[in-house]
Amino acid sequence: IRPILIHPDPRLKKLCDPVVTVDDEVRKLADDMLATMYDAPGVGLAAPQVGVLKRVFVMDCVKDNTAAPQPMVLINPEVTWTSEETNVYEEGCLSIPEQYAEVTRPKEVRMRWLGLDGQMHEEQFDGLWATCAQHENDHLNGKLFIDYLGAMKRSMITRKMEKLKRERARGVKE
Ligand SMILES: O=C(O)C[C@@H](Cc1ccccc1)[C@H](O)SCc1ccccc1
Ligand SMILES: [Zn+2]
Repeated sequence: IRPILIHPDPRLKKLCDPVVTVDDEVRKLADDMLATMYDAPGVGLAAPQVGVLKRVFVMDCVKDNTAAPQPMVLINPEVTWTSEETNVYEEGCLSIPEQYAEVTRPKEVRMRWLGLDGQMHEEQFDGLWATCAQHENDHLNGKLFIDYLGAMKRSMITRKMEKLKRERARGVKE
């Protein structure tokens, strides 16, 4: 489990670098990211959220934990198609704790990525998987869900996070 960076943090705004080879370090990163995601808990997590500016994200959007978990590791992911139809989802972010806002995104998305097995994969996502995949892919481009909000709401959320970080630094209980 690795610490999750909290907004505002310059590393969350960076364009992440592609992975060149799927080596043991990348495999270890993916394991750590999945452990961190499940512990949070969350349904997705991107490498920059744990301070690694690489194009890797993990997700497991299986709704209820009665169904078998479906961990996915996407390396150098690309969006190859998005539906015209959109839907609205009240999003959150593990790097922006306790803040939620409605974000409109394409309802379905098709992505292509390099898997831990070194093979290329391509899949179409809908539902929460589609929302999550787009949310995570944005992280790899330094984009946060609050960037889709108006300036007023975004600055209010940023100020709340700055306060939270001051309190955490002083060890004040939240
Ligand atoms: O911060 C992250 O990237 C992880 C988010 C991913 C996410 C955000 C909005 C919509 C879908 C996925 C965390 O999973 S937020 C926690 C969460 C848990 C269950 C359902 C939705 C969000
Ligand atoms: Zn996020």
